[in-house]
Amino acid sequence: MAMLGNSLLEGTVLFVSSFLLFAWLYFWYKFSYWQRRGVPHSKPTMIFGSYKDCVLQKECVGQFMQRMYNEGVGKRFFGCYVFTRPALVLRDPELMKEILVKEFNTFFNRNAQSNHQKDPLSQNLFLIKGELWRHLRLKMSPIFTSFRLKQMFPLINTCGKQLCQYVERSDKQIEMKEVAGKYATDVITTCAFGIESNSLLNPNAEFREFGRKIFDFSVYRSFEFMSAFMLPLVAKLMGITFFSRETTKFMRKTFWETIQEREEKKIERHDFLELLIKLKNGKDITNEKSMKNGLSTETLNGTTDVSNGIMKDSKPIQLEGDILVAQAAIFFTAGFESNASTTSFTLYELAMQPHLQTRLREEILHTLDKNEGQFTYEAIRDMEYLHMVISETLRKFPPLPILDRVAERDYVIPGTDITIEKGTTVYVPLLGIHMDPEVFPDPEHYDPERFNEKNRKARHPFMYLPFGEGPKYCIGKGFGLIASKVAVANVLANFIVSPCADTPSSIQLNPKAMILAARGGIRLKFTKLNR
Ligand code: HEM
Repeated sequence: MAMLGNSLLEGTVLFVSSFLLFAWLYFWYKFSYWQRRGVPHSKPTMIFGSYKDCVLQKECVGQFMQRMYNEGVGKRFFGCYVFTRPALVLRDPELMKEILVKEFNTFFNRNAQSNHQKDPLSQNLFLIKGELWRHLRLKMSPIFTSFRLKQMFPLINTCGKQLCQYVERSDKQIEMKEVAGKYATDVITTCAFGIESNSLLNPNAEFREFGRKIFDFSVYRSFEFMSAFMLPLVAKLMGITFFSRETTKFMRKTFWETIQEREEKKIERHDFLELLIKLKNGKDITNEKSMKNGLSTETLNGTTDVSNGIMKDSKPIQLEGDILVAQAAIFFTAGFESNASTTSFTLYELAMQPHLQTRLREEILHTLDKNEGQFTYEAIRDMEYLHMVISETLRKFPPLPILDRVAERDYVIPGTDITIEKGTTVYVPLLGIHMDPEVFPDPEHYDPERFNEKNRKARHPFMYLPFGEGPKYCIGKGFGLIASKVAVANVLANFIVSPCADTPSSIQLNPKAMILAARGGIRLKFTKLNR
């Protein structure tokens, strides 16, 4: 009996130690990937690699990449591990240009991918890959020209005015992210779905509820987003969805009912939906008048060229069914959270530095005086200081704080003999670059002067990329800029914004949020301006 016990014990000890040895060897091999290739890298911890603080939700994905960027100081690129998965973080702007623009045919896709069987609305421009992306991007680009934005401007400005009415009616101390979220929801639903969601007027507005659900950063939802962006295989195996069944049902119903009503009543409205209807009916919107004004939307650094040869060999596709709804859904998703984040962070920073607010208000009121008391598309677009302010917000708080691209084939980094292997993810750590004191001295300090012409020209354009770069850059850039500017201009033309007792003295980022968000929200005080 004693002998049997001893051999069982010995067997167990042998099994456990072999398992531990095997596990150790496995991790040792996996975590020596960058070392074997002579790439400077972050020292990994067991199991988690470089990713532990992000998994434990001590930092958000943007801060994780910022940490990697900072660790790699002085290097052109830096290796890290997302669990055992090796990834490369870029630091050199010329290499970013190479990968995002010149080598686009090698770095063609993002990590996150659509899963159309489980999540039909994931067949959208952000998530689809390869040829389908090419076709869709070409089809969708005309929707976002400056001509179209100008046509949509009255719809956006109406929401700006409703935002002021909302502030006036409320108790003067407002949770700004929530209110900016309502404004952004109204702007995007009126333009993308062609309906007035009335989030500002109705506390139970359905679209606002669905928006909250998509970006509800509970521990689990945060895990889903992190997996989609950092661990695509895990996301695929777990069947993670961006849009729940309930959201999909709601979006489909809203979209098709609105289209039916429009077609039956022959309603014409200058919005994204009208263009989606034209695409559905097989019309070529690239030949319309707007296209004579150029394909590209406004750019901050003038480096984006959407007419790049990559777009030219696209074959025609029929836009129908869920593919159409999916595009409206991504406009909604990508549009409202980024806009709410930009608007609320801007008003926060202006409340904390009243002299900046005064300067911006002078420009806004002067513009209104010149335009008979009304904002126009051109008036908003041409306000120089407003543009500098929003640009500075997007530096300090880029809503999407990382860009990612996956190598579709082996690629040798120019000037080295190091190969980025097929399937490796390459990250551009926007938050890290934007907060680099070598590029933006005293980076925590909010200073719109960083974006005056002289300072802007003195920087490498790839050291500021809030909208991404290359053929996959943000298609809604012009729209996003105008929507945030309209909100800020309307609010400052009517109110003085200041901190209240609950306003944080500095912003702490929410570690669970994929789109940058303040932990605990942003409460601000609004006082009616006497003019
Ligand atoms: C302040 C506002 C916004 C910011 C900062 C922002 C930022 C970004 C960034 C960083 C990307 C990734 C680009 C890349 O990988 O190179 C992106 C992609 C995208 N954005 Fe935006 N965005 C904003 C507003 C909008 C709006 C209003 C819409 C739609 C109405 C939109 C739709 C999209 C889409 C569809 C993509 C994927 C494009 C593609 O892969 O072809 N975004 N955005």
